[in-house]
Amino acid sequence: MVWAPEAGDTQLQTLRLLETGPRGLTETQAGTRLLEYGENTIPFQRPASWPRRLARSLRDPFTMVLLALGLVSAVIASWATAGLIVVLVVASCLLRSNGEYWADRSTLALRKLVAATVTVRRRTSEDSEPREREIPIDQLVPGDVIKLGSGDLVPADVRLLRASGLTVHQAPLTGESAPVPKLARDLPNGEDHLLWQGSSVASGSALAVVTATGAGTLFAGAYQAPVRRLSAFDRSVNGISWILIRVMLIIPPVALVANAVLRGMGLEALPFAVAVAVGLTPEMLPVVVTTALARGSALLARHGVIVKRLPSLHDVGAIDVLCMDKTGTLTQDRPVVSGSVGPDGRADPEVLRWAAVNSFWTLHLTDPPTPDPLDEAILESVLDLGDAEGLDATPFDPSRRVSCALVEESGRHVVVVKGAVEAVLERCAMSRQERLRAGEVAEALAEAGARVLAVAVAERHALHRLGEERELELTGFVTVVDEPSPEAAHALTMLARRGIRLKVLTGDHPATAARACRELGLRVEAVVDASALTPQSLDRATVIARCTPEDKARVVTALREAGHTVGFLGDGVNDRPAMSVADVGICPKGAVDVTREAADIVLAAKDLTAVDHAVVFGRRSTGNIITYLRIALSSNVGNVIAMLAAGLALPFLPMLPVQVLVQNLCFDAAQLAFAFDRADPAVLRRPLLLRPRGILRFILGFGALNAVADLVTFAVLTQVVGVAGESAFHTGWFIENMLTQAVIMLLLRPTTGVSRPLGLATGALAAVGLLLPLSPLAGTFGLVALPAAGYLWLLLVAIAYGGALLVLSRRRDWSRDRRRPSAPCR
Ligand SMILES: Nc1ncnc2c1ncn2[C@@H]1O[C@H](COP(=O)(O)OP(=O)(O)OP(=O)(O)O)[C@@H](O)[C@H]1O
Repeated sequence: MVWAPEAGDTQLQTLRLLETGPRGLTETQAGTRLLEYGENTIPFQRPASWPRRLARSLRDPFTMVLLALGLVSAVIASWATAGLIVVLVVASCLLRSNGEYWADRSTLALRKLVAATVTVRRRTSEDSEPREREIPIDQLVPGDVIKLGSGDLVPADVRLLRASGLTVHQAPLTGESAPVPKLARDLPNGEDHLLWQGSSVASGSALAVVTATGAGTLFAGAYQAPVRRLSAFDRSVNGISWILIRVMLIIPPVALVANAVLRGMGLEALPFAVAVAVGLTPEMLPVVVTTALARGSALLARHGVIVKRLPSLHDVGAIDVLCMDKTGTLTQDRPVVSGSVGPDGRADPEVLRWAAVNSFWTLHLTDPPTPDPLDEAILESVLDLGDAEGLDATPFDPSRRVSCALVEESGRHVVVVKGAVEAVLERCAMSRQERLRAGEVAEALAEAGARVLAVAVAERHALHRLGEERELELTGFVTVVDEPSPEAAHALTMLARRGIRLKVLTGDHPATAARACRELGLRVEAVVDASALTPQSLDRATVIARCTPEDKARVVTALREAGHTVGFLGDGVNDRPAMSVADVGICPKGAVDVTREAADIVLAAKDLTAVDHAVVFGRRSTGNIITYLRIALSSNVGNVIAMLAAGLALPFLPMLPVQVLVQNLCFDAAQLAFAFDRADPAVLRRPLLLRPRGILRFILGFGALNAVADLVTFAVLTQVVGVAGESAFHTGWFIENMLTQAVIMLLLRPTTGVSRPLGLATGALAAVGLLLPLSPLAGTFGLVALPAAGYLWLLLVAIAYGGALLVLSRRRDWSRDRRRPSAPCR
């Protein structure tokens, strides 16, 4: 057992207490510690156990209301009603927790494929040299020595041994959103040399020793469960649930009062009133939702798309604006230097040499080195760096947008700064005119399609240390080309055709970004600078350039506030803030750890056509959920209206409570088929959102039609067939309800194709309806055989109902619940 170090311990004391050294642990030591301390996972991130899931599904509001109704039935000794309600609750809870369990298990397996890794320094034996290798973060143990770079998640609580230019986001722990600088120095007070699990590296690099893992970390102790914002999907489902729950709570008292006033009945009408309220509940909603989304995610995984959170599958189908970064997402991120010019625009190889000096020393003096494709491209293009010796360096930081190196050359101490044009120009000592002229030169280079870096130098005295460098002298510009990604153009066309507006949010120059977008075939409506953004220009802009990471997040938030469902696609450390405020975050393969962690959907390849697959599967799953809700609720509402009306008109109850509940159980089982149904091709054309209002309008209309069919049955049974007695009436109505349920399930869908599960489910419903009254179980449920004419008439009513459904649904525009089309942008 190693001792936990304290914040005030020196580096040496910390290493001693942890029984380790800067060369890391041996593999044997690490293995023993893994057994002793367990895997480096946080308890709440493990999948919940079966009993816990079951308990959680009991907390569902529908289940609560059902249980309350069951309790009322038990109090008045209506045991059959209470018993059936318990069966309903148990069945739906078991199905739901089972569905969630498997959905979680499969997404966990998929998530492991994209799990973060860490570079650890270990030795094979005491005497051997340390080797650095990548291991999954759950294999880390206290005493391990690890390397951290820009974009890495801090995988455990660690103490810094070395750090350069290190800034860390520790918002999950402290709430501060700005990155905090960290130092490796020994400090008796303060915590600048400690990093905690849950934070992430914003810039710079570090070598650190692990002080605590798993449940022992500060993060695990301080947090019980991560708090997530409600997604578009959660809000919609909650909206629908609460409307239904209110109606369910109103029904029993209304039915009781009406029966008391009109028929002088007392509490004996309560079981019926309760059964009617139960009849309204879509108990299977959570089951259908989980199954439809889990099935969509499993199918999507075959196309190389991993959905980390199930509801985000709905949300990706609902997005109407997709924001994305440029470098690495739309371009290949394989930059090649194309030239270098002085401030006057004339070719000058010396500018490239200074840029390379900056790249070389920022790469070599940051420990561990932070490789950057731009720096590597610059270094590849220069053969002779001169005799500059590096003294200090701060790597590139997307918020400051510059990198700095301090070198000694020919006895002079020179600061070399390279970065985004405006960030470097504002640090230069130059007149307004000189600045304008230099800006024009850079603009012209960017318009030709190149990425432009500005380079500036300044001589400093021998004791100078790097800080916010000012008063620089502009050396010139380096131009770099980065070819568009070959699949991106096709993917963008597909997404635009699906009614999604595309916006590019980039840290790059407006002209470079606009040119890259045009090369990809994207119609650029407007190009706006992030600093000059207004609500109007935000709406029109296709390219928002010169964005800092915070600007990207600001744009996404503003678009959401304007009523859009916003997706964000990006791969860099500068994309993380935007990713975490978007409705859905998507990242391609190769994204940095922090961005991958914040993303809801991860593409297993770099090919953007996978985003289109995600949108298609998202819309399909949502389409199936909407169909389920429309049909289940239309028929439930229709039945409830008819039962309340018939209950008042008849001298006896129109259906026994047990019959209402058995019928409900059959409907529930059959409706599960919607989770596996085919989707209407039309739903794939526009963003599809689960909208409570649209669904409620639909169910009121078709629910009224269903009630009419029930009341016609009521009239046919009493007036035409002339059934005598309660049992025959109950049986007639029971059969009719089962038949009309099968009809509505087949016909009230936006598509004509019938999947096998749906065919089986509707066939089974009709068979149970027709055969149960003839079976030996008939007596148990108060059912009797009907005369042959009765069956004939009931079939006729079902056919007429089907005809009416067809006529009305043809006249309905199925696309009404889809989002209003936004202007296409290609
Ligand atoms: N390693 C680097 N050294 C110096 N300057 C850099 C470096 N990398 C990028 N820059 C400059 O900073 C600007 C902003 O970079 P940032 O990484 O925020 O965005 P980006 O890579 O241009 O685009 P995107 O946001 O689309 O990924 C770049 O356009 C470039 O001018």
